[in-house]
Amino acid sequence: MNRVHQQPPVALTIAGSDSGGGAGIQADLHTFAAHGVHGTSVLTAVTAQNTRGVTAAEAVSEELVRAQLDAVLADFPVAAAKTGMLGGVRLLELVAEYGQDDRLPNLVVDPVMVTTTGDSLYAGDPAAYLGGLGPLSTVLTPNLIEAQLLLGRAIATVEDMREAARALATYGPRAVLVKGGHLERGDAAVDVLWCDGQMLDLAAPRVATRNDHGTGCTLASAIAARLALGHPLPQAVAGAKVYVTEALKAAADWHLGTGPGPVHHHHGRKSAAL
Ligand SMILES: Nc1ncnc2c1ncn2[C@@H]1O[C@H](COP(=O)(O)OP(=O)(O)OP(=O)(O)O)[C@@H](O)[C@H]1O
Ligand SMILES: Cc1ncc(COP(=O)(O)O)c(N)n1
Repeated sequence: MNRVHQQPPVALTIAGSDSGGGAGIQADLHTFAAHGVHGTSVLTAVTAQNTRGVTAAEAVSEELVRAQLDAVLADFPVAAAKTGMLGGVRLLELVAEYGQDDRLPNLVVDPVMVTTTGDSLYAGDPAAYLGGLGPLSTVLTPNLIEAQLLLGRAIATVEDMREAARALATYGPRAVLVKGGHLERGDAAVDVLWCDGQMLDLAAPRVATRNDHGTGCTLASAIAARLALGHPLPQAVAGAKVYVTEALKAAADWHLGTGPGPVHHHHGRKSAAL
């Protein structure tokens, strides 16, 4: 047996738990593992959730979030980090405190506010995201609804998405990816990336599936994993989009739960049980 394995880079997810395993910290750790990246995690909230929705949620205390961050950052060479559900302004500000002085390098900020099933995962002023984490973000990844909440204006077309990305970039992130998964139009799933002063449209074939739970978490984690692996930012985002499209395709026929189910994070790999 070949016992020589290269040491993996380390990524960190700061997110909530999804008991259904399709989104949140579970999706993030799957995605890191699928990329050959060692995943560390800081749990911000526990949700009781399945493919039909969220039935309960409780925030982890600030003290415990702080202790998790201290434990991970004191001992692991974190090469990239990702935030998901932060629940409210207090944890957002706490994470921003740790983001100072480049302690959370290559920071991907997914401003999780509402789930696909319509449940709210953020209580607070959306603008706090831009003030608190905007300038610390390597890339900010709002979906259509989140971009609308952040900017307080309607976004209905790809051109609106481009304008939104430009407007969000004025708050300080190096790049903004406005995701168009919820723009139910045409055969393509189009996201727009504003990065280093350039606009890029990232289009993928729209997969005919109801299993799209956790695609936003998966995309943001795949970007963080690729940044940890040393990919340049635009390539990390474009590669992550291809990974999500393949994960959607591979799970299109799954029936895990009666609502929108998870995607296949390990589509590229054989089972370890083989
Ligand atoms: N049916 C689909 N086919 C192909 N790509 C898709 C599909 N649905 C979503 N995507 C892609 O998945 C990624 C996540 O997009 P989306 O806009 O759904 O984010 P999100 O709302 O944060 O995700 P989530 O559903 O986890 O909340 C984007 O790259 C988007 O284009
Ligand atoms: C803990 C947690 N974090 C994030 C999401 C967003 O994912 P989705 O919108 O696909 O439900 C979620 N449902 N649960």
